[in-house]
Amino acid sequence: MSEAPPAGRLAALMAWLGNPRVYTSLAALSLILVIPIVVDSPFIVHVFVTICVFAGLSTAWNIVGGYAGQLSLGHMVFYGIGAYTTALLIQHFGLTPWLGMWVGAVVSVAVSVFIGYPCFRLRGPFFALATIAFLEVVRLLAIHFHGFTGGSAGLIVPLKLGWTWMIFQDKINYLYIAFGLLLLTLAISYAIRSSRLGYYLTAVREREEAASAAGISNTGVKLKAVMISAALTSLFGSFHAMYLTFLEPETMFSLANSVSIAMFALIGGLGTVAGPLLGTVLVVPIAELARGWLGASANGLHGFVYGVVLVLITLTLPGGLAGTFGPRVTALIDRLPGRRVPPDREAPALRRMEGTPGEPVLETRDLVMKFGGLTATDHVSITLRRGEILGVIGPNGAGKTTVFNQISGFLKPTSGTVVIYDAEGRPVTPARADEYARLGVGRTFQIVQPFGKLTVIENIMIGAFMRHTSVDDARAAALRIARLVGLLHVKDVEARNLPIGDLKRLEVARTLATEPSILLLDEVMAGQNQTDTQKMVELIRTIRDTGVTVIAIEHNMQAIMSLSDRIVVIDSGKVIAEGDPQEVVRNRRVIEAYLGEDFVDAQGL
Ligand SMILES: Nc1ncnc2c1ncn2[C@@H]1O[C@H](COP(=O)(O)OP(=O)(O)OP(=O)(O)O)[C@@H](O)[C@H]1O
Repeated sequence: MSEAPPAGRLAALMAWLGNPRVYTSLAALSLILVIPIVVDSPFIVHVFVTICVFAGLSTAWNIVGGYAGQLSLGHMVFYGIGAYTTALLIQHFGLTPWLGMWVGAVVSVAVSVFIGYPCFRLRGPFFALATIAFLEVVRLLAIHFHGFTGGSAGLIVPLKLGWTWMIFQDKINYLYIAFGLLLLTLAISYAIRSSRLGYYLTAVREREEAASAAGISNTGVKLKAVMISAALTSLFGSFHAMYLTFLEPETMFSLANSVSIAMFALIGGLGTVAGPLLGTVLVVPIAELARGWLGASANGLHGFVYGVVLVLITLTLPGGLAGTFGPRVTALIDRLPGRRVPPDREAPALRRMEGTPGEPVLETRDLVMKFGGLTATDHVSITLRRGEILGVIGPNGAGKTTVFNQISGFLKPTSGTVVIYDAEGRPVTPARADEYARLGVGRTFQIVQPFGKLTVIENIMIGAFMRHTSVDDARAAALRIARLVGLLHVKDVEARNLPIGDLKRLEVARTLATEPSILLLDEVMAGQNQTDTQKMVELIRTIRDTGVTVIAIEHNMQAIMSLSDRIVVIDSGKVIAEGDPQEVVRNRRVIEAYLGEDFVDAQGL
């Protein structure tokens, strides 16, 4: 890409600054700097430095706890690592903290991968407990290796004054640095929120299975989030060590502070950019002022203040401050002069799939799936050919969805193999569901799996991100698909508010947005009325006409018979018939499976 000329860049910057959301945010943020400068009291400067540090820590935590929905309660481990690394590098190597803090960040990132990789396989409270356990282990190590860390007695940062050593007599300098770090953290948090990674984190937080079907590696995106979060947390730890000039394991690896930063985000609005800052601004000054006025007699009072505010907010404003008031405030700000909404751009027609019609694109070889004593699929061997629509029918509980789960990587067969032929015709057996998706196997779920808090268009974008990294391109592709499936009129409605018919279409839309070469449809006509069923049949034909191969499970016999080129019938986990629709409906075993032996005998079939 060619670089924009300086005049062009200046114009773009001015346009950005002219956006009311940008200039009001910058004006509000600047108060954090302006108030203490105007008041000019060391105590007020201290309060604002504390606000910057905790707002930054909470914003960094929110990337993991809010965006990715992973309740880490041991996050101060990265703060402590940053603090100790920086202090020890000054003490032993005379390295300036400006460099030491980046070394600390690198160490924290490494530790975050070490902790995150095993912990992200745990769910809910187990994940939270594991993060606390890691925090405790590192705290005990810091106490144990006292020769190195100073142990419980603590470590004093060498007191060398000046910008090189980040130690000042005038406290206002600390505020400049803390404010700069806060701006950096907010900018990164905002960039993540409005990028592909942000959408992916939301998808993973809401529904891991649907995220995998959209080609997202759940562990991969969570690891990215924790690595960024750890680095930022560590930078604040390094800075705070220079500010406090004294480190001891109890405060550097503090569980109470880990809980506090999570609480600030919860109060301000979990998963929002401004929430952690708002939560901190609301709570920290009350606690700090009470401590300042009441002195030693108020020890522990801050915990009480945090608790009271948290209870009040969760009872009255479940979405936190930003979650509850954010949309209204944003609507007001948007009325200020300067806002320009970019026009919707729609991507051109669907991509045509290449390849020779009729060649195998997917094969299952003797698929067996056992659930305890139950054999759900019993030596199922199917070949799917390029460009066809293959219907899969069978009575309830026959094993159809289990076959789908195996050919999309959601279940590992007990025995047998699934082979996909890639773009070059090579046979491949991917290991995970997201790899199947990236190889071109797109699937819908029988029980719809929408990302409820995202709008229709954002749901489709989650699929589109697999082929488009930029938000604008993904949105254009999603708009094109929304029009194709008939969801354009509800594009800005949150998915949780859609009726079942639209949800079924959304399932197809999100999958279609991944541009699959093989499309697995699991009962997409269930719950649809006659007109919608007809529309779905036409849609599936249109999709096939772009070269996509379709395999569809369906109970609506009329629809699947008219749609399919070939039908496979499964009963009690076995393939009992295969052929063109007319042949299959006359098959004795098929009639027997659906209507029973007595019916077959009575009809003399
Ligand atoms: N994860 C699981 N654990 C245990 N049993 C399962 C699991 N998944 C499916 N089964 C069982 O395997 C059998 C086949 O189920 P499956 O959902 O594949 O049938 P189906 O043909 O898709 O049925 P339907 O048409 O009602 O959706 C059923 O008896 C079901 O209860």
